[in-house]
Formats: sequence, C-alpha cells, structure tokens
Amino acid sequence: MAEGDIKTGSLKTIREGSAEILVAEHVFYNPVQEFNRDLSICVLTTFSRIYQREKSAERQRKNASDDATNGADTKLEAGVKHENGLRILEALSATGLRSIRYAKEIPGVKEIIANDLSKSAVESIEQNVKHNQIEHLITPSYNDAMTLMYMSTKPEQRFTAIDLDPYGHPTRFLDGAVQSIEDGGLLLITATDMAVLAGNTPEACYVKYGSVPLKTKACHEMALRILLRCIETTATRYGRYMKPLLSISADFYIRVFVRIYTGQYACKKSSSKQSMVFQCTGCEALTLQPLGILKPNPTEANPQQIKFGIPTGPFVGSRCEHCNHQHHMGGPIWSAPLHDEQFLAELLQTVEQEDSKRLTTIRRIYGTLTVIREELHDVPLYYTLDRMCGILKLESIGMLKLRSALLHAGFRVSYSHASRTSIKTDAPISVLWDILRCWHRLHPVKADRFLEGVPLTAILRKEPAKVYNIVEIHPDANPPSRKESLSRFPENPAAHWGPGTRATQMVSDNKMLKSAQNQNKRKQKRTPKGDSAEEESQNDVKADSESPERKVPKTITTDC
Ligand SMILES: C[S@@+](CC[C@H](N)C(=O)[O-])C[C@H]1O[C@@H](n2cnc3c(N)ncnc32)[C@H](O)[C@@H]1O
Ligand SMILES: [Zn+2]
Repeated sequence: MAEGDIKTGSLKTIREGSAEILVAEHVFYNPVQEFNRDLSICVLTTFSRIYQREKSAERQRKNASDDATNGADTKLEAGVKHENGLRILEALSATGLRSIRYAKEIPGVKEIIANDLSKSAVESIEQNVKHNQIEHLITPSYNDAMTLMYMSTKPEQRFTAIDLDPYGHPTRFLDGAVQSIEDGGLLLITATDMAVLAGNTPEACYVKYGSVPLKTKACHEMALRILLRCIETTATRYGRYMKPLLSISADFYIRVFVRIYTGQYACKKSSSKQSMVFQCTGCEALTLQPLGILKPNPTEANPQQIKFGIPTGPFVGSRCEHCNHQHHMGGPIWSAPLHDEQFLAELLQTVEQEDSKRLTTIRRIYGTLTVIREELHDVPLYYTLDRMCGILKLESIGMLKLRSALLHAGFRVSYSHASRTSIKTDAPISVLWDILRCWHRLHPVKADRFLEGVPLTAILRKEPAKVYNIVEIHPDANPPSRKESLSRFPENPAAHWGPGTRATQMVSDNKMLKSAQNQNKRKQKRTPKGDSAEEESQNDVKADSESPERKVPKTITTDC
C-alpha cells in the first residue's frame, strides 16, 4: 500500500501495485487482501508463461512450419493486449482494483472482464478503469456472476482464468465456473468462511461444501481439502477434473489455484483422491480412509491398466488403539497433493525476479512458498507439537528434537505452511507417541495427572516399542526456510483484521493496517537472529500461541 493515500471529496485514492483507484465508502475494498492480490499476480504471471508454452507446443504438433511463422517466443508484456493471451474473468470485482492490477502487471493478457452485481461497484470499476487508462484490456460488466458464467459455456466463449473472491463461501459459483473455464484453464478461488470450514458448525459446512469438517489442529489444511474436494466433485459432473497448482491458508481465508481439464477416464480416478477422516476424540489421532482405490491390472495389451475398487474398512476399530476413546468421522476431503511441485518451482522463479517495490508483500510470498515447497506433498494433514505435548501434559520436547528423532528413525518430516508448530510426517502416530514416551522418561509428568480414562494415562503407561534418539540434532532437522529466517508464519496483518463485511468501511482501514505492519516489523526486529536452533524452536512454540489462528476476533474464530 502506498504512502499518502488521499481523500478526494467522498472518494479515497488508494495505490496498490501499479494501480491507483478511487474508492467510495459503500464499495468493498479490503487492504489486508493485498497479499492475496500480489500472490495471484505471481501465479497468473507464471500461468501465462506456461499457457503460451503449451499453446506453442500444440501449434507445433499441428503444424511445425506454421509455428515458425506464429513465433513461439512471442515476448509477453504487461499492459499490452495480446491476441493469443489470457481471457480473465474477475466475477466478483467490487472496485476493479484486482482486474486493474492484473491488466497492468501480468504479461500476456488478451482481455479482462471485471464483473459485479452491485450497480455502484460497476460504476466504481468504470471510473477506475478510465482513471488507470486501461480500457483497452478491461471490460466492466454488470451482471450476476452465475448468469455471466452460464452464458459463457460454449468452448469459444470460455475463459482462460476465472477469479472468484466472494464474501464468505464460493461454492454457489462453482457450477458456473467449472463449465465456463477453458480446458487447462485456471480457477483462482478464495473462501473466507473459516469458522465454518474449521469445524465450528459442521452442519453448515456440510450444507455449503458437502463435507463434514473436524475440530482438528490441522483445521486450516482440512479447510483447503474440503474446498478442493468440492471443486473436484462439481467438475466431475461435467466430465472435467481438477489439478491443484497451489493451495494456501493465509490470515483469515484460504485461496486455491487449480487447473480444470476434460477427461472421463481421469474423472474415474476421482474417488481414489478423496478420503473420509477418523479423528480420535481422546488423543486426536487421525486416520484417513479413501473412498476408492486403484489396483494395478496389467494386461499384455496395456501393462499400465488399472482396476477401480473400494477399500474394506473401517480403517479404525470402534475404540482408539492408543487411548481407547471413540472416533469422530469427518470428510470427505481431497487427499491427493495440494500443490504441483513443477508449478511451485516455476512460481518461485517468478517471485525471485519480482520487484519488491511493486509487490510489497513479496517477502512474505517468498517465505510462504518456500515452506510450501518443503512440505511433504504426499502426506495429508498434520499434528502440532504443542497439542501433542498438551494432550500428554508434557513439557515441550521442542521442534528440533522431535523432528530429529523422526529423521534418525528413517521417517520424513516437514512443516505445513498452515501452522507454525505443525508436524507433517509419514511416521504413524504410534511412533510420535513413542518418541514422547522417551521424552517423558527424562521429563516425567506429575503422578496426579494419571487419572482414569484420560488419554495420557493410556498412552504414557505403555512402554515405547524402541528407544528413539531425542538427544542428537539431525542435520536436516532445521529446514532451509527456517535456517534462512524467511518470513514463514507472518503475524496478524492488522489490528482488527478479517474478511470485511459487505460493502464495508474497510476502505478507511489503511492506517490501521500500516500501524499493525509497523508493529510487526518492530516485533520481528526484536526476535534475536542468532538464537540457537533449539531456542528458536521454543520460540516457534511460544509464538504459535500468538499466531493468527489464535488472535482472530470472536466473530471469525478459526481456531480449532
Ligand atoms: C469480497 S468482494 C470482491 C473483492 C475484490 N475481488 C477485490 O480483490 O478487491 C465481493 C463482491 O462480490 C459482489 N457480488 C456478490 N454477489 C454477486 C453475484 N451474484 N454476482 C456478481 N457479483 C456479486 C459484491 O457486490 C462485492 O463487490
Ligand atoms: Zn486416541
């Protein structure tokens, strides 16, 4: 956000990225979403490059000589109309700020439709498009988003990218979006109803998304997986399927970037990418059970052939094997990877080349994407260090020691970008409990904590199956993103931050945002840089209790 935003009559002038917009109090503008817009620009810039490469390869396949004349290496520029470029629909545009930034900052755009159902919002879009002299790329549109998308389902009318950034949940727009997106096109979708997705009202989540959420410490990742599963099942109704490029949990919302393709055979694999989730009501152990399974069924004609089946279950007993409590069942969730590794690599290249003057949140984008790249992409969900130690009433073992014990024992472990104290690992939870049993030998829990029926009694009374190395720090225990002190789990972006309400007064919140950002900078400066890794690990745990998931105002509680 630029310094010196000024008021003009009842309008306020706001600068963000390359755009300058005039905003009235009654039109929605949320400064906290700058990270969301900056990140979307990086994603679309990368996607635009990939899109051109794919189109060029397609042309080459069709007619090699043609391609030489078409120019496979057309230089993509921002702010200039590219006849073969992206056709973007911003279906819920409010001030037009996002569309204007997309037009001015993403190379290789053909056209952007900036649509809103509110008359005053569309007037604001028109005014801002003129103010930014970007009429050659943006067409303002006054329509219901669904009507507009349903009118654009024929192949030649479809969009290359559709951005859905609604108030609350996006699910009522999905049916139109999956039908009006090009084959291989990109959907960029935000959901801000985190309280619902995080399990505060499971019945409401089921109504909106068709899945039951669980109150788990991994609720932010579960929210992403519920949204992704909802997009996938909406798409498969039309013989289309989804490939997630990037799925992010940030501040008070989630945002997913997925490509949509057409293919009946790929749709058949959909049930094997979705799972029900059992969570123990005592120790919170998580167990996933897929809806479908793929079995190799090679024939001479097709050695790659697979057979579709359903698993036998349930995958848990009627009582938890660790603590003897019963289970809750949630889901279905998307249990395939949340991100595409190849796309992430290319996206990070884009981010590295970005100008930090234009994208003010670039440091945070780089930090978050680096943590995401380090995530174990084949391991859904996670536990948290503080919660596991809390359940056993143990003094904290510290992140580095726990990660080291797992690595020494031959397991993989990573953080999740969604939680500062997350433990994402391919080790079964029985191994995590064993490591904590070893820790307990050195740091025993008080005898009066061993009450009948509580999970810690059942878990700590058992002997560990083996002795785990909780003393030596493993060389890989500290991931590069942490060693390099990247901006991994940012503080709250503003004092009274949140998704905003319909046509809010958040326009005037710039000052608040800046003051919170300054406070955060001061805090970051105070964090001693040369901390030993172990001290830093304790800081991580401590800081988690101050992390965004805890500080959300009551109205949008996303803690779980
Ligand atoms: C959260 S705001 C969008 C913010 C914007 N994308 C940005 O980055 O600043 C949601 C907008 O959706 C509009 N809206 C709500 N329902 C709609 C519908 N059915 N069709 C089109 N626009 C709609 C509202 O008028 C509002 O301006
Ligand atoms: Zn249990």
